[in-house]
Amino acid sequence: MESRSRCSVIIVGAGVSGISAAKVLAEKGVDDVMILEASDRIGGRIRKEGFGGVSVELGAGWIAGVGGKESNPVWELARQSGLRTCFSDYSNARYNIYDPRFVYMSACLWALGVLCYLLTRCGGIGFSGKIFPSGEAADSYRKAVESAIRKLRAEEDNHGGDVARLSEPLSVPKTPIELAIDFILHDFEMAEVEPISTYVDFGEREFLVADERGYESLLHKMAETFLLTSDGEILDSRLKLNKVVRELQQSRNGVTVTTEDGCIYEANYVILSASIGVLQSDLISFRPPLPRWKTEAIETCDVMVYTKIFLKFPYKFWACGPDKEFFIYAHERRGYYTFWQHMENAYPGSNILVVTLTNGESKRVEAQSDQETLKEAMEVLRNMFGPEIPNATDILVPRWFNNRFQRGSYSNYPIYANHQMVHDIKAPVGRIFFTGEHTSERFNGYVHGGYLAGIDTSNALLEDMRREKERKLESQTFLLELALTESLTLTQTDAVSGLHKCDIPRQLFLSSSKLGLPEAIL
Ligand SMILES: Cc1cc2nc3c(=O)[nH]c(=O)nc-3n(C[C@H](O)[C@H](O)[C@H](O)COP(=O)(O)OP(=O)(O)OC[C@H]3O[C@@H](n4cnc5c(N)ncnc54)[C@H](O)[C@@H]3O)c2cc1C
Repeated sequence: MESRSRCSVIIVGAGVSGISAAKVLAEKGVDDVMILEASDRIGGRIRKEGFGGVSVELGAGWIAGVGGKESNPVWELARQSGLRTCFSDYSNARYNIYDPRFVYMSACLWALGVLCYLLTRCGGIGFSGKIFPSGEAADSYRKAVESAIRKLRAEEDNHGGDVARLSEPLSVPKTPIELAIDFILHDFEMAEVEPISTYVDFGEREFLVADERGYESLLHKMAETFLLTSDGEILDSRLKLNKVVRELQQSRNGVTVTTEDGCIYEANYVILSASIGVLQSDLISFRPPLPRWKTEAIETCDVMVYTKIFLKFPYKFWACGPDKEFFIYAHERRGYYTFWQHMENAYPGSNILVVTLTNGESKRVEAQSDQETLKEAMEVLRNMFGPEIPNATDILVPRWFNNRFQRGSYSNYPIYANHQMVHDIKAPVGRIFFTGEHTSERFNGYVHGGYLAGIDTSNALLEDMRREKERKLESQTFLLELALTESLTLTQTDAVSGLHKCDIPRQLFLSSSKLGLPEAIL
């Protein structure tokens, strides 16, 4: 067990917001900072893993918001690091919608012989299943967008209340293609309230990180500027991994932090960067408890679960043209293995497919074995591409919802969220400052949101520290002046003999502490 030591600031969490917050403090000369991270690595929801011979991103994968009038700060970091990225063009996804009815046709093909199978196997010729005609897809898409816009407006007007009481009822998606488009619109394209600040400020382009060093290398690069490293490894004792913070107890003068392994740390301030999902859970307790305005704001924020499942194949059986990176499976169950991506643009020859699930489907899949998930995914792929496609040789299923240090993928403010709600989520409580992507009013949910939030929170804390210092100086000056006046009076009246001038401020302090003046003035 470590003995208690006091530092200026403890940062809880070493994701992008925690690291950017620490960097700002170090740049401003506050370097007696300690970072306590629950897991065994830095990065948080930015995390790469070796899979199928390449590096895949289990968490954030894209730098979203590029090409606009202002430059996205994360794009700038990526450029400085020479991070390899490739442009993602989602615009064609809606025209690559696979018809599930194709399964019957495939079965016939299968029965017809092995020719198709051999062609596919030998050359990866790009045998593909039946895609809905673009007219039909475009029509369904237009209808879905109109309906979505009406729904959003209605929700906004009703503050998230009952939209069922509208004069004109909203059309409910029924057919597989309508369900697929509804899913893409609501869980991807229109998951945020328009206008989306990221696109307005930084541009509408998105770049997929395709670098063996991983997205997380940007964080390592940042950490290297203020932490001791050797051969790219962080060796600085100010970063403590595997330290799960369980309690934050604050007094007027500081915060005591207790970790799961029984260690106790003390600091003047804490910056807490744990996700909104963690704040909604009971992982960290607060003494005294957080005020009601704070807990209510935290509870109001939704948590989105977003799961990218990676599948490795012995060879390609999907189409690989520039407009085919994303494709959609239309199933009668909404969100059921709907959104697919091949990784040939990022890593040519990797033979990897990614399918993205969200919310309910993510939670369902997280709760089952990877083998069951593999079986389901293969069935869907066979519905799209025919029964002859090979089995995946490997599968990777991240579990962001069941990870007690995340409890979801990112924050999603309800449509009726107002400035006050975000303000309350972000506002400090005493000596505990809050940061993380969920505290970013304009860019919540994104890496750049976390990065900018860390900078914002540290600047707010530095301002608080400056004010506290000023207050102390003022009260010291006040006490000194008081002491001098009293000393003058005492000398004049000769009331006390043998009392040195330099004793007076200390004596005054001893009695003043009872009056509630800060102890630290000594
Ligand atoms: C699957 C997925 C896909 C995404 N895709 C994108 C994308 O393409 N583009 C994009 O811009 N963004 C994306 N995001 C969002 C982006 O990853 C996050 O917004 C960002 O990384 C959040 O950073 P953060 O510092 O706020 O939080 P985190 O990264 O969660 O950092 C918080 C840290 O606190 C630690 N912690 C938690 N509890 C404790 C505790 N009790 N004690 C100590 N430490 C604790 C955690 O382990 C973690 O390391 C995605 C996220 C996910 C999960």
